[in-house]
Amino acid sequence: MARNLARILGGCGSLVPFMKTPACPPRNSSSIPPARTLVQMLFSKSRDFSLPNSSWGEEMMRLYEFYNGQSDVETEGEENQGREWKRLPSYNRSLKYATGGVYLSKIIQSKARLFTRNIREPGAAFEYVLFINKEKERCVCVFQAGHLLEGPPGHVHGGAIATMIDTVTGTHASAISAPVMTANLNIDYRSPIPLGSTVLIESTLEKTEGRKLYISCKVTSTDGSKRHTDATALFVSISVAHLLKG
Ligand SMILES: CCCCCCCCCCCCCC(=O)SCCNC(=O)CCNC(=O)[C@H](O)C(C)(C)COP(=O)(O)OP(=O)(O)OC[C@H]1O[C@@H](n2cnc3c(N)ncnc32)[C@H](O)[C@@H]1OP(=O)(O)O
Repeated sequence: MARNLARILGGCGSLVPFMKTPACPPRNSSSIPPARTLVQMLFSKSRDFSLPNSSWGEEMMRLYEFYNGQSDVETEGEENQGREWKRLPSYNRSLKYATGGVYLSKIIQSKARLFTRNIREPGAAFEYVLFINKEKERCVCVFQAGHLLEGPPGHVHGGAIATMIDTVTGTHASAISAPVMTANLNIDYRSPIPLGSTVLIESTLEKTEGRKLYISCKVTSTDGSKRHTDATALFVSISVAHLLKG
């Protein structure tokens, strides 16, 4: 059975989730993953990192429950409940299914992990969950910054903040028009974020112009009283071929 699956799937390029399917790559045996890998791909259940874990503090849980309570829960065969928000699941691999990559080595392909989801210890780095407004004009992220993200003593590294802003605005842009790439990111750091704290990252679609999506973003304390960071980002909608050409 595994050999049959390999034959069927090996014949048809990339299965990258959320991307438009590219043209089938030329058929050659080296592009067909071993049968065992295919079986693992099909039957292993991926962990959804946006669900609560034991490291989530009180504030992280409170806000998760607040937005989750206003979100549609996707259940097979059931209609949407018409709520305003939707929680976006988050996995640590997108290359898992990318059998069509022309420049990716097998090692890179099997070991690649999403930057923000690659630290095993719960709570050590990026703990976050994103909710998108159904009309897609807004995204909100509840982010708890772990101890490995230190920059200035006791506070979050600016690069980690930039990473989260890119992730939130990038996920927002992808939900509107996948796949996209960040073309420009401008950040004003206004007040430091204490390590271990939970903050809100809000992303708003300002306008679209052809392939370009202009998004603004702010990072605030959870009660909104403190502005930590402001940003603007430009995303450009691309073809899958753009990613594959390297
Ligand atoms: C639900 C979804 C789940 C998703 C989960 C995801 C989770 C993770 C999310 C994490 C997310 C992480 C995301 C990441 O980390 S993405 C990684 C970081 N970004 C990159 O590496 C991008 C590198 N750059 C490029 O590949 C190309 O330059 C791109 C693709 C951007 C455009 O090259 P392309 O050949 O395609 O297009 P074009 O050159 O004809 O330009 C097109 C238009 O854009 C305008 N333009 C271009 N650049 C700029 C600029 N700098 N400022 C102002 N404007 C700019 C340009 O003038 C033109 O305008 P117009 O003449 O048409 O008016």
